[in-house]
Amino acid sequence: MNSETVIDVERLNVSYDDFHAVKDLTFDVRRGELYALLGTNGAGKTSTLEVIEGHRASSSGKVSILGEDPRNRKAVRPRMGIMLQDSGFAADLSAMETLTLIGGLTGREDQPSRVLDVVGLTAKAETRVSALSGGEKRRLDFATAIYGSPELIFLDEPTTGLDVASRDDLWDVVDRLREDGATIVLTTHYLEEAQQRADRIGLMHEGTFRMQGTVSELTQTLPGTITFHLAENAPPLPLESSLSGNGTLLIETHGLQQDLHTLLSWAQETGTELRDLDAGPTRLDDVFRSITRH
Ligand SMILES: Nc1ncnc2c1ncn2[C@@H]1O[C@H](COP(=O)(O)OP(=O)(O)OP(=O)(O)O)[C@@H](O)[C@H]1O
Repeated sequence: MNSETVIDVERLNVSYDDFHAVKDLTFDVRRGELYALLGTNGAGKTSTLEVIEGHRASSSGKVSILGEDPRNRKAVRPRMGIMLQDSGFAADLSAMETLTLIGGLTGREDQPSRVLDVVGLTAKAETRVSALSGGEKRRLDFATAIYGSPELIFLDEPTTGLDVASRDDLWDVVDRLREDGATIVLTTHYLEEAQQRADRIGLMHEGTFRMQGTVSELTQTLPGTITFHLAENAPPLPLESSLSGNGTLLIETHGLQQDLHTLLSWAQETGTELRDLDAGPTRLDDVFRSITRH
């Protein structure tokens, strides 16, 4: 991966009157990567993004985007696309008119009809925004962000309100933009999307990063699990386990493959049945839950 820094945030603070929403946040996003800014409700993700996108002044700290101050809109705006949670389009403009208007404001060259086609809204080109479904409005939001294929794209909860097929379509478009070198900053509460796609993740809680790194760096902080049931007369297990109230045996492990191998070999040799056997690596959901417990 090209390690050129596209977003550089150093000791960013955002306060609302005496409420300190973002506290000394430091991170960078490199060219071509998909960086997921995740966190609990009220963690400060939107406040952080608003500063990076140039919509809000920070209380203190240094932020640079594409080598510029984010408030230098003339320099930065043509190079980035933003999909907000709610763009607030004019209700009586059609999808085509909306995209033509907003696309024109980006200063990037593109064909509105091409972009409507990419997001699957060609059949709705003449439909007024007020008559679009929730999912169709999301796709129009997405269309405004990718208009002119900008080098940096912010996707704020992009798949909220989209059905499974529409989500897949959106990610296919994002994948193609990434193949062409685009850098993506994503916020989402669908953790499996971040787990599948993010190169790196910043996990926020109460204004600070609780963890930062690749998916595997984050998930390695917690053990994987093996669960099963045993008959009462089963021989002693070869591994340390704990017993839950409903009789499920749980093995927590940082060496999932090795321990699973040990357990299956033992079951084979002793003729023991491991009923309801389930094994899985740590998921991002588990890491997410763990940060709220500290
Ligand atoms: N304009 C504002 N005035 C006062 N407090 C605000 C303002 N905007 C945000 N906050 C507070 O700052 C904190 C961070 O809010 P922010 O919207 O950045 O969080 P978030 O991580 O995006 O949350 P969510 O996942 O719920 O959208 C919250 O406690 C919120 O109530």
